[in-house]
Amino acid sequence: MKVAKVVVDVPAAQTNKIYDYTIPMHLHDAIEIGMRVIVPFGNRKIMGYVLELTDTSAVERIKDIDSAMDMTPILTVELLELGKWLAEHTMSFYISAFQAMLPQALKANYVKYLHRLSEDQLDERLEALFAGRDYLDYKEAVERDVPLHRLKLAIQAGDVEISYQVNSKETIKKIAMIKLAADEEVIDAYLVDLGKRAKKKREIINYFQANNAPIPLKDLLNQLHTTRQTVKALENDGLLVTFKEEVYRNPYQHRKIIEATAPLPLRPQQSEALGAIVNQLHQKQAGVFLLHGVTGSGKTEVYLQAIGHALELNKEAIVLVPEIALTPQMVERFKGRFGSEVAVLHSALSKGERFDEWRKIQRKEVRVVVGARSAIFAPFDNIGIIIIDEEHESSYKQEDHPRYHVKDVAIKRAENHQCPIILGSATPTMESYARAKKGLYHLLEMPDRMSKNAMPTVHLADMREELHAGNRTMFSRQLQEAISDRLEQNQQIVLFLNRRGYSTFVSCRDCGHVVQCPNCDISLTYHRKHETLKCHYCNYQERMPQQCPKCTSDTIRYFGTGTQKVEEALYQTFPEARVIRMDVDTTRKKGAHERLLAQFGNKQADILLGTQMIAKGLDFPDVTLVGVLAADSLLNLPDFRAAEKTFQLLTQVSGRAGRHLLAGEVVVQTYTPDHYSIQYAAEYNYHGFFEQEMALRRAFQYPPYFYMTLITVLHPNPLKAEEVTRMICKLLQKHLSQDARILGPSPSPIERIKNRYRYQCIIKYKHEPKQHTVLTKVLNYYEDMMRKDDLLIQIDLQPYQLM
Ligand SMILES: Nc1ncnc2c1ncn2[C@@H]1O[C@H](COP(=O)(O)OP(=O)(O)OP(=O)(O)O)[C@@H](O)[C@H]1O
Ligand SMILES: [Zn+2]
Ligand SMILES: [Zn+2]
Repeated sequence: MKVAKVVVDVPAAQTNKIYDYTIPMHLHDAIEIGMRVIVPFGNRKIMGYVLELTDTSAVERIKDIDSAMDMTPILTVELLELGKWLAEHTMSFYISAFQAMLPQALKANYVKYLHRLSEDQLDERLEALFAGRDYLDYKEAVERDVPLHRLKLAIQAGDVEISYQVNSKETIKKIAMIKLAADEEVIDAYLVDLGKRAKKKREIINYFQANNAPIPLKDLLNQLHTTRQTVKALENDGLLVTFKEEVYRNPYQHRKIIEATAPLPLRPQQSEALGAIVNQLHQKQAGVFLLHGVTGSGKTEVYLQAIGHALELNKEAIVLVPEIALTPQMVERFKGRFGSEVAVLHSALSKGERFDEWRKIQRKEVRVVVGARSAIFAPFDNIGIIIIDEEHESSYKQEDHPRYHVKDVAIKRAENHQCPIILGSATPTMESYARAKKGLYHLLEMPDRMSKNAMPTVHLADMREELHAGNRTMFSRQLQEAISDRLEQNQQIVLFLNRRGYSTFVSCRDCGHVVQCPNCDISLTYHRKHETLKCHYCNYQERMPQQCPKCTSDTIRYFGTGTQKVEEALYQTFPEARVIRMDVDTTRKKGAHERLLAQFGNKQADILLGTQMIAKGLDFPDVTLVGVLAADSLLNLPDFRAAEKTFQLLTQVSGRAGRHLLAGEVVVQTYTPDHYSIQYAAEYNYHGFFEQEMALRRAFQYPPYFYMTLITVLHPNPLKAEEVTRMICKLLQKHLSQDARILGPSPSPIERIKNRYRYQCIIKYKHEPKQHTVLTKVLNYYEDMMRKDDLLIQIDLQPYQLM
């Protein structure tokens, strides 16, 4: 007996196990580990992944595999193991982990249909519906008003059954090709027969006589200015034949030709860094490098040359870049160096394009992949190096099932392949830098910029003073002057506004004071309904003050403006300026992001105004001014990482100015210019910031000193959500160690999403080996309620978004 161990496509707690299926004789040779198969499950047929093959099974009534969906495995043995580890590590379902590792196009698509089993006369209306067919799409039946009671009777009588068919969404793009189908003699005879008529036919045949190779049909029609009909006639006469050939969609084909680049002679700081990495590469050992290099210090060149060495050793490379930094500029740098060895995985590609890029990796046609988070699962089997650029970016954490951090997966894969990882950043996370200082990572420092220009000067514009001086606009006088100046000199400006819309805190316009939680060192969240301020970590609350508790001014209120408002204000203040606005609204369409950037790059605009999406990776020579409109909106997010995120962002946006010949300048508008994150960012003092932030993390027991787990409970009824959360807190209190701190229940900062109320509980701990088991028990306890009562419990073992 041949048995396959299969994980089935039903993401639920009770089906999160490995099922046995027998492999029927005719599939013995067809089924391999890592393939997708179709298996019977209950009364349906569903997709599953084959994890293992064995000869025995302990299961009594074992069913047969229905069919294979793949010809070759789509997951390697390493990736299957990784998927299992990922599911366990993040407390997700096996199936979700496997799905996360594959392109969307490989997800199964289920079609429900009616299957006629009997030849006997059916009910009249059913007979009309089937209209002589044996299978009927269920959707069609519903659209055509199938009489449900009669259908039910037919099913009970065994005349009809409901079935499911599994389709794969993958679409391989094929184009029509055409080639000669006859030999020379036949052709010559044909030409004689044609005589002087049919000039076009003759031309086509002459073409093939001169170039005896298949050509895309479309190209032939274009080149010879002929029609499909003429070609068809030749086909009918047996001279030509068309066939389909598989092609890759090439998302980059319309772009200008990418110039090939050669490795640059390195500066000393670069060769030192590269030397250490290459050394490790040759030793074939896993190991993490933290490359801390200021913006514009030449990190990318180090990556490129490290990859070059890996390729020389005949190995493969994975480069991860945050989604928003994966600009055409960035892609060109890799394609310029490694040409067709590069595949790009990016969510802005269409499903089909992504699938094609993935297939190039799977078929070993490329050895370098550049991509966003999920590219870490690239199906390579001989990885030589993994690079995570901008390692501090929070988009490396997946916020959905499975809630993994790409760094953990990268480290796991590096162990599997015994290869080095480079984490690169101008502003490494506290976690990474602390590990590097402890010697767990190798620290590589690149403190100098490539260009002769020093880092741009940062001016802090104190918005409280602006108000006192009677300036009620969004732009400080300093920023206004700087903008006018650049407009006059025909230089470019980048204006940055933090994420649109959502703001939760209240602040005093007069003195900049923001009300903080006395226990948690985070800003309190405003709750309109009860006019209160709450801490969503520990549930501390107080009344919304009428006056500023610090200076008694009554200008204490909500914070926040949108990009659209700023755009309007810009046109009023600088009517001559040409502005490009980049935010979620203007970049919704495919390719819009890129188009807007290209317009700005071609100097079709003076000002680029946008949200975080413009903070990364941009490199425009004429940008000499960067303005940060409201540094405070990030600083006061209800998140213990708010200061770190502010520091990172200010450093990144400042890095956008003066990267080339022209010197740069930065204006940061803020109500709290004395805040340490803003002060240190203005001085480009990473180490100073690190020390102070670490001291606070230690004092308030946050990562990296403590671990954190976030449990979010969602339910349509807020009382129910709160009650379940309270119960969970109690259970945790009881079963975790004395040292674990359980915070909550408290309402989440975003109190309601899609009509479900959200409550949360936070666990802070140092060492809690039982946590996984306890949390699994909690989930099991609520399993029934989750299935039947619309309850959702989300567990994030390493939360990055505490919203
Ligand atoms: N060895 C070198 N010699 C000459 N120019 C170099 C060298 N290394 C890098 N450069 C150039 O310096 C500029 C900045 O380098 P790069 O973009 O690699 O820096 P980075 O640290 O990745 O920057 P950021 O973090 O801001 O994206 C680029 O234009 C790059 O081509
Ligand atoms: Zn005040
Ligand atoms: Zn608190």
